[in-house]
Amino acid sequence: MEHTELIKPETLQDLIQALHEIFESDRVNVEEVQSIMESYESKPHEWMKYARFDQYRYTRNLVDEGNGKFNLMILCWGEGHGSSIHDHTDSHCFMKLLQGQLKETLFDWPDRKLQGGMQQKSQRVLLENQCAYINDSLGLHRVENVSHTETAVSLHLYSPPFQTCQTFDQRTGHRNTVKMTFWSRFGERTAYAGSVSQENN
Ligand SMILES: N[C@@H](CS(=O)O)C(=O)O
Ligand SMILES: [Fe+2]
Repeated sequence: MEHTELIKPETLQDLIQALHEIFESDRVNVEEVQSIMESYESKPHEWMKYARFDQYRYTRNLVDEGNGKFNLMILCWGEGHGSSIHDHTDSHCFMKLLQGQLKETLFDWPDRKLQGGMQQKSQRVLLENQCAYINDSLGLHRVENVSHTETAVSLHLYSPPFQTCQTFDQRTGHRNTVKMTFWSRFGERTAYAGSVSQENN
């Protein structure tokens, strides 16, 4: 397998450049992506322009479109903000903490026939600079900033990019397909796009 040299990216720009090189290849090496994302040491001044918060729910802020191979985005979580239980539409999902902490709860896929509640499988707290990985074969997750006093900021890479996902009701296992939107793109606030009632957060 072709292997890109693993050099610690000093800046967010270096990291983006390295990710472009890694994703030029048709096969994604999950460990390689995870370790290069983890080795970047978060420096707030480098990502500040993408970090836009909303009072009520977490925001998704597009940073880079990865030549069509991946979407890189910064998610901003206010105190107590969280996502619903959701899948990742058959994509790879990498999630690196840039600031604060996030709690990730994993779930199995609910059985469509059993119509029962969803039991949580495991839980962990992600700390600054750590990078987690999930895909649909590993299961579903919910992500929360449980802090009442600190915000959290995370860097997410999805490959291939996707625009919808499924959310799940923990009590019934029922699912909905929802559209995912960006609060900002490349540091500019996205134009108002109508209804926001369907989202994941
Ligand atoms: N996958 C979610 C964020 S998270 O809760 O992992 C999203 O892209 O909005
Ligand atoms: Fe997610």
